[in-house]
This record gives sequence, C-alpha cells and structure tokens, in this order.
Amino acid sequence: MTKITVKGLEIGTGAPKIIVPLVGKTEQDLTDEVEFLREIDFDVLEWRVDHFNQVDNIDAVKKAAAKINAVIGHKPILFTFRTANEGGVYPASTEFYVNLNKQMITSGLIDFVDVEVFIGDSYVKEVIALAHQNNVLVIASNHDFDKTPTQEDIVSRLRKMQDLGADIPKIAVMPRSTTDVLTLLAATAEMKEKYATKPLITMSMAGKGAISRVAGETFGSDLTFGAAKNVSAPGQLDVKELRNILNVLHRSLA
Ligand SMILES: O=C1C[C@@](O)(C(=O)O)C[C@@H](O)[C@@H]1O
Repeated sequence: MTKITVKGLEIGTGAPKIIVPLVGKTEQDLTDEVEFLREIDFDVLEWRVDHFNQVDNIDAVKKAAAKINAVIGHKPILFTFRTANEGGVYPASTEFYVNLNKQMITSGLIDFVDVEVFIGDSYVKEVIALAHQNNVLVIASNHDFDKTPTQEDIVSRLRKMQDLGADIPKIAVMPRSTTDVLTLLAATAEMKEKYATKPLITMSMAGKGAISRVAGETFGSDLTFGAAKNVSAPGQLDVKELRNILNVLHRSLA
C-alpha cells in the first residue's frame, strides 16, 4: 500500500489521521471557526463549501478559501462540495459542480478535492486529470445516508474509485442494524487486504456506526472525520476524544 505525504502529513501509516469539517455559512462564521481551529489538534481541514451562503459566487469562494488558507494553510486543506443527493445542503447542477471544483483545483489554495464518483465517469476522469496536473490530490467519494449496501457492493465502489485514478477512495454509509456496521468493517478489511493500492476512508454513520470512526487502524481506514465545533455528518466524535481513542488503540497495536 502506498502512503501519501502532504505538507509533511503521512497518510496510510500509523493511527488514522483526523479530518475536521468547516461548515460556516457566512464569511464571518468561517473566519471565527478557522480561528477557533488554530488551537485544535487535527490533521486535515475539510471546507464543506456547500454550507457557504456565497457558494454560487466563485470570487467569494476563492476569497474565503484564501482566508482559510492564510490561517490553516500549514495543514492540508480538502475542498468538498457535497451534492444534495449525497447529504449536502445546496442543490446544484452537474455543470455547476464540475466547474466549481475545476476553478478551485487551479486556484492554488487547496491540497485535496472531493469528487463524488457517481457524478459520471467522464467528469470524474476529467476532474482527476486536472487535479493531478495542478498537484491536487483527489478523494473520490460516495455516501448512502439511507442504508448500507452489501459488502460486495461497497468493495466494488471503492475499487471503481481507485481504478478511475483517485488518490483516496472514500465511502460513508448508514447502518440500519449492528450487522450493517460489521458489513462496512468487513468491506473495509477486504478492500485493504485484497485490492487497495492507496489509503482508504470508510465509515458507518450515526451513533451505531461511531465504532467504525475509531477502528480504522485495525480494519483499514486511514483517515477519520471528527468534529471541533459542528458536525458535518451524524456520529462524528469530538476531535480531542477521537485523538485519545486513536492513540490508545494505536499503542495497543504497536
Ligand atoms: O464524506 C464525508 C464524510 C462524512 O459524511 C462523515 O460521515 O464523516 C462527513 C463529510 O463532511 C465528509 O465530506
């Protein structure tokens, strides 16, 4: 498995790295949240731009990204527009989505971009190619807020992302039962042991799935999302507690 190093952060070795989402609505909210994050121990910042009230104004998006970068730019920054189909808050066309991502990829302000794999293979390939030309890494993603697909289906989605050229495949699914949580963990382990050539991110959401957000080093998920101020999905743990649990588990595995 290849590890990835971004801004000195090694992904794919040791305890899972922590991504903290930023979900401010206004430029002021974002500024306040980012200031607050200065003092927080985390590894990657995710800007969930679909929450931003000026997301339809590319100049405003770039201006906000520059402000975020000025404060947190020593850490990797992940730019994510989550579509409404997959749990985001701003309904947008595919053209809007692709254009926004392309504009940000060439802005020099981000390290990672999140691309939803089911937006269409040709769009995904186009965005990945542009990202790689601009030294931006791609997290390909898929979210099911309703259910947990079968183990086979989860593995096949992760493999598809990897085959399309993503640097990190990611899937988030909703459990309806404890067995669903096991399905996600089993799919993660299968992907990791049999197919993965890249770091992975997987999680089972909500309270029932929270165990999957701390168990990545055992099962094969290399990054995990934790909340500093606000959660961006159900089941995210407090970032400080999350770091403690990850470290405790890491020590037991060493
Ligand atoms: O894809 C993900 C994972 C996530 O949905 C979670 O369950 O932690 C949170 C989102 O902000 C992020 O983009």
